[in-house]
Amino acid sequence: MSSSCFLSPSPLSPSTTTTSLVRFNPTKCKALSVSGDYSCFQVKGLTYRPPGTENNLLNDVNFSLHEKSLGLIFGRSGSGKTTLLQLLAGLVKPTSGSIHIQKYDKDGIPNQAPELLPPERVGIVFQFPERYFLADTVLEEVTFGWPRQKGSAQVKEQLALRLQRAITSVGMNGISLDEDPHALSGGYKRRLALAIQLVQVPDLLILDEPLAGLDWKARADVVKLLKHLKKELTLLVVSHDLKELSNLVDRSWRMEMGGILKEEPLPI
Ligand SMILES: Nc1ncnc2c1ncn2[C@@H]1O[C@H](COP(=O)(O)OP(=O)(O)OP(=O)(O)O)[C@@H](O)[C@H]1O
Repeated sequence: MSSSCFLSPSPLSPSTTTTSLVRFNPTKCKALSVSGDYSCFQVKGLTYRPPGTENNLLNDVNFSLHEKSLGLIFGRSGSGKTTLLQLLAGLVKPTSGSIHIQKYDKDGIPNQAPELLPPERVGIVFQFPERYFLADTVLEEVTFGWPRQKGSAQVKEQLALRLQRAITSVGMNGISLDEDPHALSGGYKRRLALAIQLVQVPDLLILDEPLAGLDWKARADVVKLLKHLKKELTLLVVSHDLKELSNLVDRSWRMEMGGILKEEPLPI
């Protein structure tokens, strides 16, 4: 991947010069290594004002995130972090702005027009995801919403394969699929919540406070798991646990009160 990612001309403003992009393009996509084509998630001009209200909760949010990297958003309570995640996951419609995937060649030049990121390509694990577990078994929890009677054998086979992969990638092979999800340890409940999202094979996985409410061992387990998942997936995390996640973080942003996002090193 190219280190000149942020030097590439913006697909939205082809006449802009390279130099001005380096200075002014807030969605510049920093390359991570040098091995070939790559893609970046690009958030441009995202603003959100809840219908019937006077104030924006998010104000012109711009950032980009390289595939297979981890971005971390931190900031004070009530600044708008969760609201941003909800917009990125397609749960709330932005007042303005867009979320695209931009592909680049190895020299950091966009090699096709940016594509809108469909919400179904985004997975989201909410804060305390175990509170939303409904099923009596791990299998039912992971396969909730899958086609039952309908669907070809081929579709079912594909889903089974994805289930197997998801369970393996979160290190749950040792747990019976008949286990009651509510009886799992705190760390395994978080693994299950991740597996539920991974079955959908998202391009972008969003995590809201993934370490909240866990004991030290489970926290260390989840950090290790995120390190492993980063090899396959792009992760965007909101967290107050900056020290524990710092070794995984490729880019970080502070959300300021009023929904203003600024790139900033972790204050640790
Ligand atoms: N639909 C809504 N209408 C009006 N205000 C809202 C709405 N949703 C959220 N808010 C307000 O927007 C602000 C940002 O909330 P948000 O949950 O995004 O903050 P946060 O940074 O994630 O906080 P925390 O760290 O406590 O989770 C809060 O003041 C919240 O009360």
